[in-house]
Amino acid sequence: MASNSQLYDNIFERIRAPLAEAVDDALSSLHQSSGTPLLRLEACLDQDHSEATQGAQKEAKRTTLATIELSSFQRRRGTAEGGTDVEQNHSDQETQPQRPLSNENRPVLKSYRLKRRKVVGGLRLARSAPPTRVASPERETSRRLTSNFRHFPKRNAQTTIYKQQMSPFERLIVGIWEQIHGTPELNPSDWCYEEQVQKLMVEDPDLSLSKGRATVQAQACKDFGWSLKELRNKMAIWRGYDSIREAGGWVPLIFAGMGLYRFCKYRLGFCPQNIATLKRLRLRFEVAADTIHPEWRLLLSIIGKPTTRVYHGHPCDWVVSKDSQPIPLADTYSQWTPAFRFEHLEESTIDEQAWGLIDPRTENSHVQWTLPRQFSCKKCGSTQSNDVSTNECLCFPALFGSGLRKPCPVQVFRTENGRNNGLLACCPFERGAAIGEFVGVITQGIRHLDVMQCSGPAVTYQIWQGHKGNYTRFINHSCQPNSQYEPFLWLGVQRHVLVSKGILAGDEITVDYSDDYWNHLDKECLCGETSCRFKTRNERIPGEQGPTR
Ligand SMILES: C[S@@+](CC[C@H](N)C(=O)[O-])C[C@H]1O[C@@H](n2cnc3c(N)ncnc32)[C@H](O)[C@@H]1O
Repeated sequence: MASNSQLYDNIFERIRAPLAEAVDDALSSLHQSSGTPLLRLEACLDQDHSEATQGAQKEAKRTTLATIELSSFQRRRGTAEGGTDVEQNHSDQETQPQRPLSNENRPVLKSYRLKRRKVVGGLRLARSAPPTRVASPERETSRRLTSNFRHFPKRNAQTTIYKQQMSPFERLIVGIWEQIHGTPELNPSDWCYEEQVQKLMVEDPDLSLSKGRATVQAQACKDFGWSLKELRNKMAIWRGYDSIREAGGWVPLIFAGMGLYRFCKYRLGFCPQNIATLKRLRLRFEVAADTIHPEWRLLLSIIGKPTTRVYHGHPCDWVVSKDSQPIPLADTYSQWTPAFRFEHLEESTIDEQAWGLIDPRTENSHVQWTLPRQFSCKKCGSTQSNDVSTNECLCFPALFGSGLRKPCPVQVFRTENGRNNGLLACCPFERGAAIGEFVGVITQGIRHLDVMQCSGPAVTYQIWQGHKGNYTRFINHSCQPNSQYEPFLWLGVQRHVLVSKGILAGDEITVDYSDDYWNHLDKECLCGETSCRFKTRNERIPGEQGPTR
């Protein structure tokens, strides 16, 4: 029913203007005293366009739709412009005497032509007059049934707006319904693509596989009522989604950005190498999704898939690797520390045994400030504040002054050359971007353990990450590092910010631990750089300082 009324609305819309013009012109050429002008609307359904049969078809299908007295139309138009619904005055038509259309009436029709969009309702077909009043010879003799033209739902001038008001999801659903009702029957059970191709190739052994496929695709388009482009787009999207899920699991489909549809539709980068990369990333995606968005798997219940979370805890509680399953962080230290535990910190904590209530990172750590203080950045000179609305310092917006901090896109991974764990970049970090802050326990007096030695604004102190800290704890040394630590004062407190020198997604994040670090260590550097400064440790003369930069 809905599609019929749409069809009628469309037909009505298309004939409105030409009809108005034709009537207008005809009335202009009519003599004043020619009596009551009647407008008879006829239509014919032409099933066959061939010239030979056209005349006959028209005769056979001709239908009288309505007969309209134009004098009554003129009378009702006046009312409509006065603001009353035209249809409400329909009863007048039968009681009032019919008047010939005078010249003074005609400009109203002209004005319709010029301003037809403004006139409410425009030229409407009047409810057809009772057959006794305006006799149609054909109707009397032929007794043909006609469709109930009078009871069309009125055309809604807002049809297009209604469409625009639909949400994308509503449009998707309506589109699906339209397709279901609009396309010819799909019977894939009788239609097996590869079978059809094989059949064709058996019939014609000279036919190449690609030609066979093209022929079957063309046939499919005909059967299913799609254009070749439509079919190819659909095939690409189906195949694309399927390949991504098969290689990368559900996470890429659920967390994919807007590019997924385009990626599948245009088959951007669907090569075996990329599919292999997706396969390798599968479990890494799951670790991140499970630990950052613990509820994500519940979405899978919609499609009846298991929803049990696999990876619990903090994102850095799991060590990922290229070819094997993620392993719990603690297991990767058990050979040195059997009950290894690592506490993940957002902010450094002060070791009170070492510093009491003093924060050695501040300028005047022993001064008790009672009044609120204003801080300006030593790098850019702008006002610093934790309040987003008043902060002006944008030196490291991902870490300071921007309000909400997002989880850093990094993962702890298992190195393959004996350095135990390392830190991987999941996304690129452009040169100058902050990766994170070196967070740990603010202490002093640590010896023989990996520790950051800091020169604060007033005193020296140490930051130790052995059992407490953040992801920077897992960053290895390289003699050609792709990041470096920079001291930065935020609200008068010294921080050590890890700044990228330009890092690609998938790169290991490295820093230079400094010559001082290596010179006090009897260890070989395994950074693997050709310019490595500390790889031949045992050839060095005892007491000699390592090469300096
Ligand atoms: C701050 S931790 C870095 C994370 C460490 N790989 C882990 O698994 O915990 C520093 C330790 O990593 C190892 N390391 C880091 N960089 C190295 C390198 N270039 N060569 C050899 N060992 C390295 C050393 O054992 C060093 O004591």
